[in-house]
Amino acid sequence: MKILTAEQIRQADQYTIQNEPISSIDLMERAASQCVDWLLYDEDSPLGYCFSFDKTLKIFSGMGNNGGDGLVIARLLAEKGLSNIQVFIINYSDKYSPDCEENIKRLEKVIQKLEKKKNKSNKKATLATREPIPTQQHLSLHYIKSVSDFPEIQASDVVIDAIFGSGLNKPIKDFTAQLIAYLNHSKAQIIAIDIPSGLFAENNEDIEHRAIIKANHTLTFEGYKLAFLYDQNYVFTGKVHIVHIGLDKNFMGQQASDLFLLTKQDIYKKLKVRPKTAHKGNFGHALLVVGSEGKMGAAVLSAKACMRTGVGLLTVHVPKCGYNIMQTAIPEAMVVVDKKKKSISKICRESTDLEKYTAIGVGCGLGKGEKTVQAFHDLLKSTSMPMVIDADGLNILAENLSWWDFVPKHSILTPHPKEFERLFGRANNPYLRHQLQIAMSIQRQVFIILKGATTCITTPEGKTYFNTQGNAGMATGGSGDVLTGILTSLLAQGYTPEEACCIGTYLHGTSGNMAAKRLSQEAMIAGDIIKYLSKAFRSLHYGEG
Ligand SMILES: NC(=O)C1=CN([C@@H]2O[C@H](COP(=O)(O)OP(=O)(O)OC[C@H]3O[C@@H](n4cnc5c(N)ncnc54)[C@H](OP(=O)(O)O)[C@@H]3O)[C@@H](O)[C@H]2O)[C@H](O)CC1
Ligand SMILES: [K+]
Repeated sequence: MKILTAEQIRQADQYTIQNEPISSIDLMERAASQCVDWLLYDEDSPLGYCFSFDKTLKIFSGMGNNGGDGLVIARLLAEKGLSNIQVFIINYSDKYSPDCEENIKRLEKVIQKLEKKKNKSNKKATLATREPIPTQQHLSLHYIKSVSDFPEIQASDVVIDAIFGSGLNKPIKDFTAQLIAYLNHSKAQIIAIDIPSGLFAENNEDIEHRAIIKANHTLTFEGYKLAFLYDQNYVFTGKVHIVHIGLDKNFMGQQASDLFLLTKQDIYKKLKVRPKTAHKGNFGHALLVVGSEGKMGAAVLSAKACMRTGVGLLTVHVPKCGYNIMQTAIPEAMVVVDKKKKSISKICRESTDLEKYTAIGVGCGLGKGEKTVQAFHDLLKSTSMPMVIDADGLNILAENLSWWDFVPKHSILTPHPKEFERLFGRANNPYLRHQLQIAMSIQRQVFIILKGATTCITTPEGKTYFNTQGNAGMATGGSGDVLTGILTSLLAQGYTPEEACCIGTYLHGTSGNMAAKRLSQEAMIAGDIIKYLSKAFRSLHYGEG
C-alpha cells in the first residue's frame, strides 16, 4: 500500500470534490461520520457501544477543517443521542475556514433544538408532577481564548483532539501550546482526528520541546502518514486506525510514491507456490556462518528459522565447540566445523568452496575475535553473491569501513538502531535518519532492514517498505537471529533480495504476533517465533488464523 504525503492527500481531497463530485462540506460530513462509526462501534473505542454513559466527551476544535471535523463529530453524536458532549473552540487566530464556520452554525442549531426540547419536557413535567425532571442530554459550545478558559478534565473524560490536522504549518505556540500540555497531563483518553495536533505529517524537528498531543488513538484519513511509521512518534499517535473517507481511489493509486506499507495482500502476491513435483534441489542451498563459544544459541535459532522457512538444504559453519550442539538441535542441517574450537577463523579455502550455495547468512553470535574478523573479510572478498549480514557481521563492518567495497551488491543488512548508528552515523530525528538510510542503501547498493517496532526496509533504488507486523514480545534475545535465518532461507530459494526483505520481515512479525497471542508477550521467546512460522505461512496461503 502506497504512503502518500499530506500534500498528496490534500490533492486527492480536491480531486474527489471536483470529480465525484461532492461539496467540501459534505466530504467533511462523510469523514466525521466515519469517525463517529469508529467511536461508537469499534472495540478499541473508549466510547464503544455506550450511548448514554457517565463520561463526558470533550471535543477540542481548531478553526480550520480539522476543527470542522470535530464540530461535525459532536453534532452527529448528539443526533445519535449521546449524552454529555462539550465542545471547545480554540481561538488561536481570527479566521475560521468556511466549512468550520458553517459547522459552528449547524452545531448551534442543534444546541438550540435540544434546549427547546428540554424546556418543553420540563414544562410538561412541571405541569404533571410540579417538579422538573432532569434532562438526559447535554450539548454545549464554549470558546477558549486564554488559559483561564481551560475546562477541568476528569480521568473518566474522553477527549477528542481536532485542533490541528494536516494544515499545521508551524509549531504551536502560546495558550494553544499550553492547552496541549494541559490535555497531555490529564488522565483522560485522547483520540486524535487525522493527526495528533502539533505533529507534522512528515518531518518533525525538536520534537521533545514542542507542543504535540499524546493520543491514545489516532483516527487517520485514508492512510498512514509517514511520521506515524517512526517509532519515536508512537508516543503521540498511540494506536493508529485508518478511516476511509471515500477519496478517489484511482487518483490516489496514480500518485508517485517510493514509500509503501506492507500488507498481507502484498506478501501473498509475492509468495511462490511450491510445485507438486519439486525436490529439495529446487529450494536452494543456504550457508549460515554463525556462532562462537557461549553464543551457539544464536546459531541454532538462525539455522532452525532457515529450515522452517523452506530452504532445500542448509549447511551451517560453526566453531568446533558447536558441532554437537548443532547436530543435536537441528539434525536436518549439515554442519561444517571450523579449525578453531571457540570461534570461526576460516570460512573458505577458495572462492569455489562457496559456489554450491545459493545464499549466505553471516553474523549471528559470531564474536569479533581477530581471526573471526579476518575470516569475515575473506568471506566478503570471495563472493559476489548477495548475503545477509547481521549482528557481529555489522559491527565488524562498522569498524572497517573500507571493506564496504567488498560487500556484495544487493546484500541485506539487518541493523537495530544502535548498529545502524555505528554503521552510518547519527541523525537528529527519525525523518532525517530515514533519509540517511535511503541515501546509504543507494550509495552502498544494499538493502537495509532497520529493525524496530515498525521495521523500515530501504532498497538500492531508493524505495522504502514499512512493516508494522510484530509486537513488544519480540524484543527479546534471539529474535534478530531468527530473522537472519528466515531471510537467508528466502534468498537461497530464489526470491529476490527485495522480495526476501518484504516477505521475511512480514513473516517474522506475523509469527511473532501469533506466538504472543497464544503465549503472551511476556512469556514468548525467540524460539516461539520459529514455532509459529508454520501458522504464519498458513495464514498467508490460506487465510487461516
Ligand atoms: N482530504 C482529507 O483528508 C480531508 C481532510 N479534512 C480535514 O481537514 C484537515 C486539514 O484542514 P486545514 O484547514 O487544511 O488545516 P488545519 O485544520 O490543520 O489547520 C487550520 C489552519 O491553521 C493555521 N495554522 C497552521 N499551523 C498553525 C499554528 N501552529 N498556529 C496557528 N495557526 C496555525 C493554518 O492557517 P494559516 O492561515 O495560518 O496558514 C491552517 O490552515 C485534515 O487534517 C482533516 O482533519 C476534511 O474534513 C475532510 C477531507
Ligand atoms: K488533530
